[in-house]
Amino acid sequence: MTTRDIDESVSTELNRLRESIDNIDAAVVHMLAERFKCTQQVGHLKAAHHLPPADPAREGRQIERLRQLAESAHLDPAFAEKLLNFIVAEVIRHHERIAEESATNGQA
Ligand SMILES: O=C(O)C(=O)C[C@]1(C(=O)O)C=C[C@@H](O)C=C1
Repeated sequence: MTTRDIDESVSTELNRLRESIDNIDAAVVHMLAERFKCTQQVGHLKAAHHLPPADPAREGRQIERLRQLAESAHLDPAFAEKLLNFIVAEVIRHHERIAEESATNGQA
């Protein structure tokens, strides 16, 4: 096997792995888009009923559950918690904007 053959087999393997990574990234984006569709509806429901954008008790339960799922999937639980917090912070910003718009326009 020449150096060029080794390089080719490495780049073939790298490309194969990157195709899977691209598929997984696409799935993550689609799943996040679906999650945000749900949370937008929650935002409108909360605004219509004057409920606060954030629910720390619910977040506590979600974090506990995700940490356990992460552990059984051999994923760092601290990473799973940070990821959820990052997503939820964005959702809360959306909820706040919906509540502001609803207060201004009188609709949720
Ligand atoms: O379940 C809710 O009450 C939501 O608003 C959704 C959500 C989430 O993104 O999962 C966002 C904000 C809350 O603090 C808790 C959870």
